[in-house]
Amino acid sequence: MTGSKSESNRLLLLQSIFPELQIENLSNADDVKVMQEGLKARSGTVDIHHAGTAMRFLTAFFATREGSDVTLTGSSRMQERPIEVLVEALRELGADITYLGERGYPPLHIRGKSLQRFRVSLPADISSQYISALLLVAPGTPSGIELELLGKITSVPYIRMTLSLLESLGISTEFSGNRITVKHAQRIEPKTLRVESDWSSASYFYSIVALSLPGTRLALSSYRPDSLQGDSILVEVYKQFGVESRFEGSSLHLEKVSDVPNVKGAIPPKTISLHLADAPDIAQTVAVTCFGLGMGCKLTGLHTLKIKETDRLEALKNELSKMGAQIRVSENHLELDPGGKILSNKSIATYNDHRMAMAFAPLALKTSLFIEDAGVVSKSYPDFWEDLRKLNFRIRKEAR
Ligand SMILES: O=C(O)C1=C[C@@H](OP(=O)(O)O)[C@@H](O)[C@H](O)C1
Ligand SMILES: C=C(OP(=O)(O)O)C(=O)O
Repeated sequence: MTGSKSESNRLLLLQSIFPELQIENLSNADDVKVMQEGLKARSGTVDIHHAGTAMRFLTAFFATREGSDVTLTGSSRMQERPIEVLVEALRELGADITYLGERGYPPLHIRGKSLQRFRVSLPADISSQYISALLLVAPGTPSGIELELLGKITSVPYIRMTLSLLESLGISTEFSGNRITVKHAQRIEPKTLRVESDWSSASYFYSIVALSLPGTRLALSSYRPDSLQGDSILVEVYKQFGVESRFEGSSLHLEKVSDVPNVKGAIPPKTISLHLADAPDIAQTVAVTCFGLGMGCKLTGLHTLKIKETDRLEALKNELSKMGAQIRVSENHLELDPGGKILSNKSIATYNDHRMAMAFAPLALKTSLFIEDAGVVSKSYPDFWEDLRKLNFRIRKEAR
């Protein structure tokens, strides 16, 4: 499995500030490649395509790098993904950033400066990436950064991951209540950090095992029980679908140990409820697993899904309905009725969203389906289809 894109993009930025850092098992995702390229630029236009973390992290990076003069842009979808909270916070700290298009959205023109202020308040309920971006550049600023987070903090494990990585480089941080402080650091001790494999990518294999017969087993490489990634909550979530997880060395073993209530069985299909504000990237996987098992679900805490690669709530509603599901969505939640019949030979649109393609793929265990624009997976997991072939999925390329 490829390395975590979240850990990779954080460590790449930190390596640009502290060249003493060495990184192992970097992800081969497109989002990580654009980050690597972006970090080399000091002038001209940097295009980060669909990569949200690269957009947010590089905004803070260029803003704090004296001498850089960069236009930072992305795909047309990226130009619809809000960035005002981060830009405003950086401006308050003294940064020079202007909008080249619509206010609050990329593209941005950034002139790097040494930030003279160190304390700022910002809303924390839209995207944690704004917060991580500020925390990552903080050790390289003259006085560090102190944040006051306003509102309900979303995607918290991603903030904790950022702080843990800073701490593991010996940088002093504190997160207490709604305040986070990261101290300035002149240099770090030479250090090699190994990126754990990506847990969001593991979710598709959890789904495959959940949709398979009892006794089905699968092993995934380079995972650890003490993960920094919030999506490792999969271990608990998939117990409800009869999947047991076991760590052996650095391998993660998944096994389908029991069958869950099934539409054909005597037990009525059940509905599960989950709050996913801390693990938004597994919402699509979980919804599709439930549908494949004939289970219902009520997923809450999904307010960030509307501003990701696509409006994921609408995308899920459209494509699961196409497959036969009864599903309703609001601004922040999704409700799938149990017992939906799974229709065959449907063509699933993926909306430039890697997770739409990967979340629907496991349904091939239940029916045949066509996935449009299958190459989208490269955003986070370029080898996805190859890895499914290794599991004996029959995958055919078709021109339509
Ligand atoms: O910091 C990160 O690496 C990420 C944070 C999350 O975004 P939000 O904080 O916008 O929910 C997540 O969805 C994204 O895939 C990666
Ligand atoms: C939301 C995602 O990515 P980003 O925000 O970094 O584009 C994702 O990978 O699911």
